[in-house]
This record gives sequence, structure tokens and C-alpha cells, in this order.
Amino acid sequence: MAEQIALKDVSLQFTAKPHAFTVLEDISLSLQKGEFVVLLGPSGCGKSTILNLVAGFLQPDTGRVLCGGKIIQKPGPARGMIFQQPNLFPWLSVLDNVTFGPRLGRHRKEDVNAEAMDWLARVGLQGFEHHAPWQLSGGMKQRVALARAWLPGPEVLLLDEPFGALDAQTRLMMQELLRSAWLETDTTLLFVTHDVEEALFLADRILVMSAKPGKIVEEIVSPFGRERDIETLAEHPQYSEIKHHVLHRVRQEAKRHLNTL
Ligand SMILES: Nc1ncnc2c1ncn2[C@@H]1O[C@H](COP(=O)(O)OP(=O)(O)OP(=O)(O)O)[C@@H](O)[C@H]1O
Repeated sequence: MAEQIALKDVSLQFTAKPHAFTVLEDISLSLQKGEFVVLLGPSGCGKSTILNLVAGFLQPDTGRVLCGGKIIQKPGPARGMIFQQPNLFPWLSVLDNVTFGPRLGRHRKEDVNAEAMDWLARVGLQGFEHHAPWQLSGGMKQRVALARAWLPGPEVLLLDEPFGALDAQTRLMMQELLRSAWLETDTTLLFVTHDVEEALFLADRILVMSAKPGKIVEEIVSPFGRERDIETLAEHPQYSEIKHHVLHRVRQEAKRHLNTL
């Protein structure tokens, strides 16, 4: 497998008042092409900051952030991002929301519409292409956001707690949908969550972070295989042990962080 994303000895300070602080210290990580990596850690440890560096919204103070071996200097279509809020344009239809980026990039509407319709069908929104965002549920809006992110064929998708605002059932459906789209497209995914069960279901690899300064303190390689099923995952002989270990580790870091506040 080829290396798709790499952070090499990355440190970053924010100069927020009343004083500057180090948000990330000496972070090194690497994602292979087609890998699904989940970042877990206490609130404020710098998970979104890592996504923002990979997206090209931020530059590190020291170290390098690379995509396909090249230094990331600015945002680009090779790296898509999905946030907790779907951020759809309320005045555009579902289809026009999904095709907005490629049309800005001067692709002809007719050329992108067929592919967009295909993505809408994959995320279960066939027949909703002419609906307005206000006519959709929260889960449906987030499915539009998934289709929109996947349409330009990004090499990397960065997902910042994308299902955090959804109810438990919708969340499970979205997790399954994300995994099947990922398996079909072989995109490289970097996903941020607070939810240990979500991380266990989704990830090839989980990276646990500490806070103040943000560091990666543990890596857990999933033993569950790629063809996993949400209904039977908990029956895997190692599931309880790994879940317990990850929960304990995340709680340990969260408590340590609280004590430093
Ligand atoms: N642009 C900024 N300027 C100053 N401080 C910032 C900026 N962005 C984030 N921070 C601070 O940096 C720290 C890390 O923020 P970040 O959003 O990366 O954490 P996180 O782990 O994603 O948190 P959460 O899980 O709560 O979303 C926080 O203390 C946050 O307040």
C-alpha cells in the first residue's frame, strides 16, 4: 500500500488571548491509501486541528503535512471534508447542492448531474433530487453532504464528527452507508469521533490522543476485518476486551486533561 497522508513531526501553537498555547506537539502519523483511520480523544485535544491541517486550512509551525508525498499548501478537491452540520445551501435543490462544487469548477451541469444522481441513489435519496433541504430530515441532509463530498472523487475524505448530531438509529445507518461507500471507492478516510463504539465499528486503525499538548498516545489496529456487520460485531471474541481497553484509555486521557484545566 502507498502512503496517502503523512504528518511528520508536526507542532502548532495558537496565539489566542490571554496566552499562546501549543495545541499539537510532535505529531507524526501516516495513512495508507484506502485506509480508514479514526481519531479519538478528549474534547479540545486537537482532533479537528489535525483535520484542518490535512484539509490545508492551516499550516503547521514546524514539521510537514503531506498528501501523496507532496506538501499540502492549500485546500484542494483531492481532500474533501464533512462536518457535523451538513451546511447545505437552503435555496438550492438537493441535486444542485450536490453538484455545486463541480459546477463552480466549470464542469457542465449535464455532465455532473448523471453522476450526482448515481451518488444520490447510493445514499438512498433517489426521488429526492428536486427537494429543498428544509424538506429533509437531519439524516437525509447528512446523506446529501456525503454524496456532495464523494461526487468529485476525492482521494481523501476528512470527517469531523459527521454523525454526532443524529439519533442512534440514523447514526447506525449512516455508519453502514459510509463503510459501504468507502469499500466501493477505496477512498482514504480520517474520521473524528468521541464515540468508542462508532470508532470500533468503522476503523481499520484507531489513534487515541491526549490533550494540552495534543499528542498521539496509542494506536489500536482493528482485528475485526473489513467485512464487518454492526449486528454481530459485539460477538467477536476480542470485541469486549478491545472496547474496554479503548474506553479506559480515552477516559484516562479525559481525566488527565480535566486535571490540567
Ligand atoms: N483558530 C483557533 N485559534 C485559537 N485556538 C483554537 C483555534 N482552533 C482551535 N483552537 C483551540 O485549540 C484546541 C483544540 O481544538 P480542536 O477543535 O482541534 O479540538 P478537538 O479535539 O477537535 O475538540 P472537540 O472534540 O471538542 O471538537 C482547543 O482548545 C480550541 O479551543
